[in-house]
Amino acid sequence: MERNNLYPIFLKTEQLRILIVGGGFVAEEKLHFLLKSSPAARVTLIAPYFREGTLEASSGHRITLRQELYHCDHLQGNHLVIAATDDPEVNRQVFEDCRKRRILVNVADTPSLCDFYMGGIVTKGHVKIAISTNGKSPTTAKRLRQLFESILPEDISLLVQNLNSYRRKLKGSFEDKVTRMNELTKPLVEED
Ligand SMILES: C[C@@]1(CC(=O)O)C2=NC(=C\c3[nH]c(c(CCC(=O)O)c3CC(=O)O)Cc3[nH]c(c(CC(=O)O)c3CCC(=O)O)/C=C3\N/C(=C\2)[C@@H](CCC(=O)O)[C@]3(C)CC(=O)O)/[C@H]1CCC(=O)O
Ligand SMILES: NC(=O)c1ccc[n+]([C@@H]2O[C@H](COP(=O)([O-])OP(=O)(O)OC[C@H]3O[C@@H](n4cnc5c(N)ncnc54)[C@H](O)[C@@H]3O)[C@@H](O)[C@H]2O)c1
Repeated sequence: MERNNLYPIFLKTEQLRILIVGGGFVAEEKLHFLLKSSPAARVTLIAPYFREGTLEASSGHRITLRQELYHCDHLQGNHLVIAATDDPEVNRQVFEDCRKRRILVNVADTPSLCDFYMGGIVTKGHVKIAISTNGKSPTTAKRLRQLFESILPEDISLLVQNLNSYRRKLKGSFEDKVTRMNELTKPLVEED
């Protein structure tokens, strides 16, 4: 059976710069999910006009809106780029310009022009789960996100915080601490 070989990483979006090219429905949706997971993300949007919803979603966040047509100079200083215009030529140009500069690029909804995919994301305090279907079924990613949002208890983050405090109080060598932490948490995964 085929398997998903993508490697997920958790980006510190507040210390990176992300560019979204486009200001339509898809750009707004990508921005919405980005900010839902990472409210302090530093994002610039480039488009000749922006939707009312994009203006609202941007307020109170670290978002820069530039009312311009895309030019490769816009890539300067950005680490990640998402292209979401309705012009396939522009999207391909963004992809090629990023490739030349070794900037990671995602052309929304176009798996063949993506270095990375956006995932379904569940956040409960310190706990975050990212879901990918290998680009095969975004609808499944959405449904799994909704499922985990509903079944994971809100206080799952307390477990993380308590274990973090307990770990800091432990004395002994690194190995002793690892052994103690593993003993303590073993019942969480033991079947009865
Ligand atoms: C997870 C999520 C995150 C986000 O967007 O941030 C996300 N798509 C979401 C929703 C969604 N997008 C679309 C539908 C309608 C589905 C349909 O039509 O079948 C729905 C569902 C809905 O809206 O109900 C349209 C669509 N999307 C892609 C294609 C092309 C294709 O599938 O080939 C088409 C068809 C376009 C067309 O037909 O023209 C491709 C991609 N979408 C991805 C991510 C990447 C793969 C992730 C993975 O590995 O699973 C990937 C590869 C690239 C990328 O964009 O990063 C977000 C859910 C967020 C949430 O709810 O939590
Ligand atoms: N909306 C959806 O649900 C959906 C689903 C699947 C695929 N798509 C595809 O995704 C693409 C984008 O869809 P959308 O609904 O966001 O379109 P849209 O028309 O709402 O938005 C397109 C945006 O791209 C901007 N744009 C165009 N040329 C530009 C340039 N040179 N520089 C900067 N910005 C530029 C426009 O100003 C506009 O803000 C389309 O190709 C569409 O077919 C959309």
